[in-house]
Amino acid sequence: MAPKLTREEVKKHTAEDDLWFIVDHKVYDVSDFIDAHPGGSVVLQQVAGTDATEAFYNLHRHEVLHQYKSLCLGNVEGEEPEVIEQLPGDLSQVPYAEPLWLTPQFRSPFYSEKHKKLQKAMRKFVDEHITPEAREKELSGEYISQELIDKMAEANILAMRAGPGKHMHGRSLLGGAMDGKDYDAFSDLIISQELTRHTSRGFQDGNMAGMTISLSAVIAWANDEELKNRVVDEVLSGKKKMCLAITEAFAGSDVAGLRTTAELSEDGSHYIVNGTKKWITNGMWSDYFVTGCKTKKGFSVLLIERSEGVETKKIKTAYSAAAATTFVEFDNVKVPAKNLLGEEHKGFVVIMSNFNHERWMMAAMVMRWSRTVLEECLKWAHQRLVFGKPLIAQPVVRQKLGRMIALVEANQAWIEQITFQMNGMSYKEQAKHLSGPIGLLKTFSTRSAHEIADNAVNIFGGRGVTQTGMGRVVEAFHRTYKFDSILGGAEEVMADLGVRQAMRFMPNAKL
Ligand code: HEM
Repeated sequence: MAPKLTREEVKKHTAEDDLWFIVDHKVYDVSDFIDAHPGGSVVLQQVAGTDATEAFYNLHRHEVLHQYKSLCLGNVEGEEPEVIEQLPGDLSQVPYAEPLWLTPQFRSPFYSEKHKKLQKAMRKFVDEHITPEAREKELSGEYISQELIDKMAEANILAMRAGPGKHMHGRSLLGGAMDGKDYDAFSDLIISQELTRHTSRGFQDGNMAGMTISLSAVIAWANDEELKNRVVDEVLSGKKKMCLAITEAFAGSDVAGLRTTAELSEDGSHYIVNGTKKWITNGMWSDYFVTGCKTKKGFSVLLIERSEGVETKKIKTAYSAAAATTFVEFDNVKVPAKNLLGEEHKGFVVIMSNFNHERWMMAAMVMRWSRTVLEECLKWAHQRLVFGKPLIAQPVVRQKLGRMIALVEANQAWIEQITFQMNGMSYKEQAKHLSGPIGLLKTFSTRSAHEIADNAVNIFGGRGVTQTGMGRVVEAFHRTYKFDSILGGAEEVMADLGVRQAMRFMPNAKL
């Protein structure tokens, strides 16, 4: 008969080949594990027969116990575990780990019950389907699977990522969590923020980010209805993929300096495109490229289908290859004239208005990831013991946490204000009134991320620069937050845009 799992019984199992200890009121038999334990066998022998809870949480994430749950014999008799089990879809109970509107004791004027339902369904989907693949692909550098794309298409997540609009009508979202016609800017904010919670930044871009920032231009600016409907259908059903191809080795934020050319044929039936594009997210697997080109009298945007003369090569960056950052070459590529988006030579407005949603989304995502990093820091400061007390007992650590909380909350409050304006404005009005505030918000969110990453690494110490174990999230954030401060427009350019936009509305006021 198996012995009863009492604390007295645990004390008897201290031999190398018969080694038990307790973690969070559960008994673990690690006799067959000590040689495989990544932290070595000696440390386990040191805690044999004891309650090793404090030592365990000083060094491991709770998830480790899930990975090795086969070592668990059961609860200590008459005792119940105290550490909270986070199930797929659950909200975090850590203070400030969720935006205020998801914190039970607070209220918000911006979100309805429909939004809450959408958030819950999306979190569950991310926890169950996206996070496991994101973690795996972030490490291997492989691209997103067609299986996951198909699941997201079926749940209409691909459609939601293109933002609110007519393409959402008639769709049932996440198995009935929301009707597509109710999908508004706040729903978009929810989806964008929930999507970052797997914290794998390379995979985050690999997860159809190219589509998110390019399909919107087709929806808003395609001149040919048949072409538009076909591309929207193919892309939102996950059958075809697309990306935005603007930046070049010659010019990044300086869109006017681009050198890719598009020459209209004499009969006006097609363009011939020549040039290169650099840092194109998802380019490796894209079937369509929304491409910025120089035309005779200005700048134009073309929807280019992968065809003869289009070549793609992978670029190595600081985050994982799962993002498929690409160098694209167009060598005499023939593009039908009907693939022009917006007006010829007036592509600037196409790109600039499209940037709004991209930049707003990037800000939404980086501030949500910053919040997750804050949660990691709060948990770590609470459980890590130094100089005989928890890290949180040090005033200097509380100062850092206080600053991080202020930054995260300020960002969220600002984006909610802007999102509220988006809900009531046409695409054109948004371009006029919101590109400045969105540019400033993006700069603020990435400057905040800079400070948060810096503080988080100091709080985590060596683990903050270690890719596995406790510091995993903080290390990844510190290595990759910079992407957001550059992609979609560099911080300085964004700040400049914000001020220049404001000056357009400046009255002749004097001191
Ligand atoms: C069932 C119980 C345990 C399991 C399944 C386990 C598993 C692991 C794993 C997977 C790691 C790799 C790092 C990570 O991913 O977090 C690790 C590291 C480590 N473990 Fe354990 N462990 C257990 C209990 C313990 C206990 C009780 C101690 C100490 C008293 C301990 C000491 C260590 C140390 C010192 C490291 C290295 C930590 C580092 O590099 O920061 N482990 N353990």
